[in-house]
Parts: sequence; structure tokens; C-alpha cells
Amino acid sequence: MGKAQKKTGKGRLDKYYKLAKEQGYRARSAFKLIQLNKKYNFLESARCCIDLCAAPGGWLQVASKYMPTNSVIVGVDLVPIKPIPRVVTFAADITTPHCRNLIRGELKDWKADVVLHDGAPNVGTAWIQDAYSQSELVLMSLKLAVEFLVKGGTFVTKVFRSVDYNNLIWVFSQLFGKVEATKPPSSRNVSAEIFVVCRDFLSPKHIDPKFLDPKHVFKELASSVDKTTGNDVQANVFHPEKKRRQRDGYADGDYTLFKTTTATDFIHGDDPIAILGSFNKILFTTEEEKNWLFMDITTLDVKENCQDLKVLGKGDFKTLMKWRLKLREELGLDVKTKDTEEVTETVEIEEEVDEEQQISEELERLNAEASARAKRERRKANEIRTKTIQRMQLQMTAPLDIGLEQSDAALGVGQDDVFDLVETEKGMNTRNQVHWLDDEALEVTDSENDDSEGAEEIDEDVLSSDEERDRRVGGLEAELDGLYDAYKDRLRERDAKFRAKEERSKNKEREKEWGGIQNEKDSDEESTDSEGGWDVSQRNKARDDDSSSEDETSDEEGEGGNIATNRKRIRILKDSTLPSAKRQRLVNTLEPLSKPSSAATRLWFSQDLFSGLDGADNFQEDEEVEENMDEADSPSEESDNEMEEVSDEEDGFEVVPQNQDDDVDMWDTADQDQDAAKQEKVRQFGLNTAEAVTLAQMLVNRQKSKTDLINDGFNRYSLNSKDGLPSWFLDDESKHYKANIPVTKEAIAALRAKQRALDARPIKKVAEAKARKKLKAAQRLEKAMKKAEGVNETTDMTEREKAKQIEKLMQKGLSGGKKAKKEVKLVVAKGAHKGIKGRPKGVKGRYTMVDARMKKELKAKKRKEKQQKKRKRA
Ligand SMILES: C[S@@+](CC[C@H](N)C(=O)[O-])C[C@H]1O[C@@H](n2cnc3c(N)ncnc32)[C@H](O)[C@@H]1O
Repeated sequence: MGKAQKKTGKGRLDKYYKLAKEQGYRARSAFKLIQLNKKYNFLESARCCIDLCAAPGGWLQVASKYMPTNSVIVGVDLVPIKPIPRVVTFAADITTPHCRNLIRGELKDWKADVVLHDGAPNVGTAWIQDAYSQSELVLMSLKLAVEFLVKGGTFVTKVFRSVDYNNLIWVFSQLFGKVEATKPPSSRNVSAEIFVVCRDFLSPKHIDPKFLDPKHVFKELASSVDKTTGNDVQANVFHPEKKRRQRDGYADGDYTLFKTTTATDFIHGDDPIAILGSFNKILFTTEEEKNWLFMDITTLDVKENCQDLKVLGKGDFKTLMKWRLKLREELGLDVKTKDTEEVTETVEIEEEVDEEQQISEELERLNAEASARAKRERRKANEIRTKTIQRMQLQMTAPLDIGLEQSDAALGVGQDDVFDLVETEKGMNTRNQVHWLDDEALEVTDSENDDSEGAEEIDEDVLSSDEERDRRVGGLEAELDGLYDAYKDRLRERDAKFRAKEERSKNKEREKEWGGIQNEKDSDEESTDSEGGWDVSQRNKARDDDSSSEDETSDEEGEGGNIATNRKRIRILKDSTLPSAKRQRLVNTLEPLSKPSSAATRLWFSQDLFSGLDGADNFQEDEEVEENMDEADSPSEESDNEMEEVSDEEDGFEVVPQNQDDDVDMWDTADQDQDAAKQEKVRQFGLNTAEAVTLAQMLVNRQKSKTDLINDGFNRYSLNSKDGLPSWFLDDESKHYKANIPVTKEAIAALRAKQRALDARPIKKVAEAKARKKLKAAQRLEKAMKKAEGVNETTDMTEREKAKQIEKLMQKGLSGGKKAKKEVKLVVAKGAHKGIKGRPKGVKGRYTMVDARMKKELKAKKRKEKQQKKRKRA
């Protein structure tokens, strides 16, 4: 129990150490007895107590505190104990008859109610008495206990979990009615000590001397422990599954859980694996070991691994073993691995290497197998998913079927034929019944239909590799789109912000889309095209009615509902009886109509109310066509020719060359509406982006002109075609693919100032409450003034009385009848104030005693209440 060790040891100055110091106990171990007594209550009723191995006297202090006054307390230890009131102490070895005689002399014919023993052999110091091990010391203390204990008395002893533990417990249970082992909270977890409380001493007339003879008590187990084999298995870190629980307890004299070893032992030792398994840390203490730390082979990993062996995995142990091997080679302890075959002396090392190699080879093999299996499964799953999606596109599978194993035994027969994509595509194409979801795939089919050569080509059994690739790419894109939609659905479910954002963008779309009934007719048509099911059947019905246009319409349908929108416009023009030259000029004017309509718009125009408006629509369309024709008459001959050129080639309509003069046509009324709405917003809330403020400031300071702004509007981001691009791509682009407008410091400062002003404004509720308070105060004041006037007018009061009365009334009116709160002084219950009863010194007036704990608890309570409220609100 060296003093230096106690103060410098890691973690020794814990809360019990501090508490012991604070409460005046000589040792932190005092709390162990306090906690044991709290559990078993043996001190309060005891009149006589013997404490064996009592220095420095912590337990004696506790005994003196908890035992009744006038009780006898005797303490013995090898070292003298400083005097403690009401306690008699001796310096003696408890294993000697001298000690026994001293106690006998002190107690006379009294018997002890409690015998305590907290002894531990003074390991590591130069005590002659080290000969006895802990277990033997316990047995010696038991010997004294049985001699001095009264019947029914209590014996409390410290024991260490060791091979002798069970034997000791057995002996205790022979002599006591109740034997319980417990570890009080103040006993450190890293310590293997445990306390055994033996109650209800049986006080047998004759005690077999063998019970108290170490040779007999500890005899049996000594031979039964085969330490080498047991440790080998336990410590083999490379076969952790073979680990056994260590039921034999701790080795004698080794009562700590945290064990360290030196790097030299690890490098030079014969059994490095056992070292890795049984120690916590490898230390580099000597000069030589420190030099190893600077070697190249001692990587950061190796150093880290040496710090805590208990947290390492197989790989880390392997790293350490490899490092050991290399270091041994460097030190000349081993011959390089390649030479091992020739050197007979290094058989042992060779085996080690073999074992490591085997482990690494095995690991590699397993890894390779696992990754190959995972790859196979991934590929298989991808194929199945692609197939299913394609089947869905062919309307052969319901969405619910996705994920169902198509190689189901029940479907096995003939399944390949039924779901053969190539065959199906061929068949479908010839019948013009395919409703592709994918635009690209559609174009492939289109060209095949239009081209007679293509028709011959598809008679071939196998599609060419290009087509196959296209089809695959199409399938994958559809799959990607599907996954993206699913991801958006999930996001929608989870994230309220996302829903709000989406709703906003939908509203914007609706605003944009709304371009009058004529537009809607087109979009209506478009939606019909893009949908199957009910919409298609409705169209078919309409088609049946109008037999004259049947062929043309079916042609259109055959070419797919999802054909690019501008191409549909062309078809609409084709249907009309306009001369081709003039027809082409409509392309510009019809451009805005290519916007897809929203589900809400479609739903609105699917109402019965609009069902009879076909004619009106046509009429309106015709009217617009005529208007456009008139407009189109005016442009120059050159542009006419250009248009004609374009009209010859259907696909050419996708890109419409535009003259600068055409800019006027680009203005859309919907855009104008939007601009007006934006301007209204700006008027209401001001500019709220740094870019907008920067531009505004530049315009005001004449650093930019209107023309500059217009010119800036034409950039790589402005005129982008979005046709045929998947929605996930467009969504992503809308976030990042935009012009980077510079912002100035001034603009940001202005916005911040605006935000600060907004923040400084009280919220509505607070403002209302403040106003209410003000109003009530004014009302009170008015009332008080009226009363004061009344007082002033009374005649049966002197002027002095009146003044006093009025002053009272006015004060009441101002304060609202509330008495001013008296100030309460808070006195912290610590230091001199701790445990004080009555008024603390130097405190006048009202006061409250508070202690840091109460403050903490109150704070915690408030915090909890707040959290609960929040949760409820959520
Ligand atoms: C952990 S300390 C006891 C602390 C004590 N319970 C307290 O609260 O202050 C263990 C003590 O056992 C004592 N000891 C060890 N072997 C002894 C022996 N053979 N006879 C008497 N005391 C012994 C040591 O001198 C040491 O002071």
C-alpha cells in the first residue's frame, strides 16, 4: 500500500478518493464498508468489532461512526495505525499467535459481533510477511474470527477471484448460516477483489482443524490446473471461436484485469499468439524497443495496434504477427522466409509462417468466392428487373408482379416463348400495337415501321447487337426512371419539406401551363396519347365514330403515344387541310403548346362540361391558325424558304432556326402573367436573393443597362432542349445547371440588414400581448385619474389627505394593483453554508438556501418538460 502508488496510479483519484478526502476518511476503502453495511446492516447492532488488517484505519473510522457509542472496536495491522477515538489498535501480524494473544488480552471474555478483514498481502514491497498469499491470509483471518465471534456473528472478508475462491466459499458455508459474495460499487471494476459477507455464525463446538489449514483447503485444485494447455486455447487469438470461459479465476498474485507486456517479450517470446491473447498492451520502454518504433516496418497501424490488443480483429493480429516476423528477420533472429526450406533450425518459424499464409490464403479465397457470388446475384437480379420492366412496357405484367421470380416452377413451361422479348417486339411492331413508354425505343420502332428495309430486317430471328444494346439501354433507362420515381415517392413520404417544395413547383407548372382553353385541347390530346387504359379506350370510341379519319389516326397511334411532342404538332397540321408551305409556319406559334399538361389540368378538362367543346376548340384552333397564317404572311421570303426546306423533312422540325425578329413571337402571355406575379411579389416583400439585389444595385448605379441584362440572358444555360431527357436528370439539372450570377458584398450586407430587422420584430403573439398590456395599463390609469378627480372634488378632506389619497390611487393605477415582489436572496449551500441551520451569517432579509445539485435537478426537470412538450407538438 505504498503512498506514491496510490496517488500517481492511473484513475486512482476517483470520486471515492475525493469523497473520502472531503469526509475525512483515511482511505477510500471506507466506502466499501459503508456500502456493505448499507446492504447488510451489521454495524448498527454490533457492540464489539475486530478489524483485521486495518491500517490506515478507514474501516475503523466507519465502524466507530456506525456502531453504538461505548462499543469496543479493536484494529490490527502490520503497520501502526494513527489513533482513532474509541478505537484500540495494535501493530501485529494476524497470522501469528502474538496477535491472537493481544486481541484476547483486549477483549477479555467478550465475544465480537463483527470481524472484519480487508487484508491484502503487501505484494511488491519488501515485507517479510509476503510469504502468505491472499487466500491464506483470508483463512488466517477466519481462524481468528471463529475464535472470537459470538454465535450469530458476522464475518466480512475480502477475497480475490482465484483458484482458491470456491474452496474458501465452501469452508465459509460450513461455518456460517448465510454466505454471500458481493462487490460494492466503490470497489474498482478492474480489481479482482470481491467481498464475502458471512452471517449467522454457527459457532460449532468442534471445528475440524483441516477447515482452517491452507494445505488442506487449497490442496485439491493445485494439481488440477493445467495452465499451459488451458492458456493456449484461450489465448489463441486466431481461433477465437475456441475460447473458453476462464472459470479458474485469476492466477495467484495476479489480481488485475489490465495487463501489459513488453515489445521484447513479444518479439523474442516463443508463443507470440498467446501474448496477443492474454495482454492488453505492448509497451516500448527500453532504448532498443524505442528504436524499433522508428523503423520503417513499424507502421502507424502497428503502433496503434500495440496500444490496445483487446480491441483488435484478426487482420490487426495478422499485421502484428507480420511485423514481428519482419523485425525478427531484421534483428537476425530469423532467417528470411524464402530460405526457411533449407534451414533446419527454423522449423518452428516455418510453421508459424505457414499458419499465417494459410490464414491469408483462406481469407483471400473466401473473399473472392463471396464477391463472385455477390456479383452473380447482382447480375441475375438486374436481368430479372430489366425483363420485368420491359414486360410492363409491353403491358404484359402488372406493377405488382415486379420482384416475383419469373423462373417460378409453375410458369416454367413455355415461359421463355411467352416472354421472349425479341419475338414479342417483332409481333407487336408488325401489328402496330406497341405502347412504348420509352421514347428512344419508340424511335427505333418508328424507323423500322417507316422503312420497308427495316421491316425485312426484323424478320430475322435475332436482333442485331446495336438494337440489342439500344433495347437494353432503353430498359435500363426505364428502370432508372422507375427507381427515381420510387426514390421520390419515398422522399415524399418522409420529408415534409420535399412535399412542400414539390407542391410549389407544381403550382408554378400549373401557372405556366394555363394558357386558355385552346392549349388545353392540345394537352388533352397529348395526355391521351401518353396514356393507355381508359383514355385510350375513349379515344378508340371517338375514332369509331369518325370512320373517315380512322386510318390516319390508327397510323398515329401505331407510331406510339409517346412520340416527341413537336412531331405530334406536325401530325395535327397534317390532319388539317392547310397547304403545306403555310402549315410549316405554324411551328413557331405552336411551340409553347408542346408543354406537357399536368394531371390537374387533364382532370379539369375531363369534366362533362367540356365534352361538347370539341367543335369550339377546333373553331378556336382554326381561328388561331388563320391568324397565324396572316402573321406568317408578313415575314421575308427567305424565312419562308427556310421553313419549306424544313417541312420536307419531318425530323427537321425539332430544331427551328430563329431570326432575331422572331423574338417578339417568343414572348408568351403566360410568361407575362408570371412576370406580373413576380413583380407583385417583389413589391410586397422586396428583393430577397443576393443576385437580385446585386443586379438592382448595378442598375441603379448605372453599372448595367437593360441591354446588358438582355444580353446576359443569352447564355449556355438559357436555350436548352429538354426533350427526351429523363425526369431525374432534369430535376438534378434544375438544381445545379444554372448561370452563376455574381453577387456583391454590399448586396449581401443589405439582405442581412433586412433579415436582422425582420428578426428584431416580435412575433405576432408577443406583439399582441404587449399591446394588450399597454391598453390595460392605459385603462387603469384613466380609471385612477377619474377616481383622483373625485377625491379632489370632495370637500370633507384636507388638502394633505387628498394628496395622499391621490398618490395612493395613482400608484395603484400604475402598478395594476400588484404588489412589488420582495427580493429573495439565494444562498448557495456550500463551504461554510453547508448543513447550516438557521440564518447564514451576513444575510439580511428574505433568503433561500440552494445547493448546486438542486439547481442542476431543477434545470434537468425543466429541460425534460420542454422536450416532452416538443414531442407532443410534433
Ligand atoms: C487494503 S489495506 C486495509 C485498508 C483498511 N481496511 C482501511 O480501510 O483503511 C490492507 C492492509 O492489510 C495489511 N496486511 C497485510 N498483511 C497483513 C498481515 N499478515 N497482518 C496484518 N496486516 C496485514 C497491510 O498492511 C494493509 O495495510
